[in-house]
Amino acid sequence: MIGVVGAGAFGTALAVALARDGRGVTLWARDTHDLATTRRSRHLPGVALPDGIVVTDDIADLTQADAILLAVPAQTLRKVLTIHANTLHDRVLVACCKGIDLHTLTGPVATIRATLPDAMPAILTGPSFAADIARGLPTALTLACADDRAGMALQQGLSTSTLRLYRTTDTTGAELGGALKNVIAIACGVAIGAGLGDSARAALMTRGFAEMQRLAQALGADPQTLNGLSGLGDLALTCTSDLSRNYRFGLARGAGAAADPTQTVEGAATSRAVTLLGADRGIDLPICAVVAALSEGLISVETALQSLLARPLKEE
Ligand SMILES: NC(=O)C1=CN([C@@H]2O[C@H](COP(=O)(O)OP(=O)(O)OC[C@H]3O[C@@H](n4cnc5c(N)ncnc54)[C@H](O)[C@@H]3O)[C@@H](O)[C@H]2O)C=CC1
Ligand SMILES: O=C(CO)COP(=O)(O)O
Repeated sequence: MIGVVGAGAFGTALAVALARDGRGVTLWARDTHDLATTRRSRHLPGVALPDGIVVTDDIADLTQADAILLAVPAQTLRKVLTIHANTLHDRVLVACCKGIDLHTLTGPVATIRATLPDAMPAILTGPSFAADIARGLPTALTLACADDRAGMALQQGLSTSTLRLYRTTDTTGAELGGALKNVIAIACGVAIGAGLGDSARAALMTRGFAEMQRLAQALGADPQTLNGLSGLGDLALTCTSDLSRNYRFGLARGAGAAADPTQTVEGAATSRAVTLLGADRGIDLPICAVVAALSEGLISVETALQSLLARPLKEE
């Protein structure tokens, strides 16, 4: 049985995909509302939960799980691990979140390692919208686990006919790719929302990718990982699709409109975390810094755009 912690858009979509493929899934939510009775999630309109999913609000029901997917926002992961340490402390835990903890400046795998040292941590990341996964559309993801044997077992256990998992042992690269692309997607949304056009977006994606590579290498990632699904792949998806909440957040800000406060927008807090990480290591991350200042309300959209456009001329 596979356990899923968090019945938001992504946790529910993964549960649906796995159950459709015949896996037994127990989906834990801190409050199941009417999910258990209606078998419909407000996050995934038009999708019914397959019979193979058991919905519970008792996390002890995950005690027998072969692996537990953690599909909560990155800024709440540490709290969830701490509160439910009794159930989660010695389990195979697959982080499904994309962000850097603003207080510890660690990614999801490092957060699991620091909080529950007896657990086997892994991360599932890459270009994949919950809505696509839940509809059974083809998706390719990165599964990163430092222990290659455990990674192989997870790759087998979590792949389905529509969910294709590629394996790596580079957890640092995988978690940074997923976290950083959200920041660049906000910047791209701002540019498009402000009417700067597709050429400006392509420039931001390219220069943003260079920032992703710089920080990831400084933190010990394999550059090849960033060239794969969890870096370049997810950057391409998130910076160009209206389905992305990070991109839509930027679009709204760029157009001078209010962003939807009910949405999970990981790139906002993560932009601040990576700017701190970069400053600590003397790494130049100008796009991340502008997104951080904008997210914190320290600068206006006009100032943000000027900062992005007024970079000194230098070698590529
Ligand atoms: N939605 C998507 O298309 C994708 C999302 N992700 C990642 O998945 C993670 C979760 O995102 P979504 O599911 O989309 O967000 P969401 O906002 O739809 O759901 C988040 C869920 O976490 C739960 N939660 C929050 N704090 C909690 C706590 N302290 N204890 C227990 N549960 C808590 C909420 O009740 C909610 O059910 C994010 O890091 C996101 O980047 C990754 C790939 C695709
Ligand atoms: O990570 C995602 C797609 O890979 C989802 O992006 P958003 O969180 O911006 O919606």
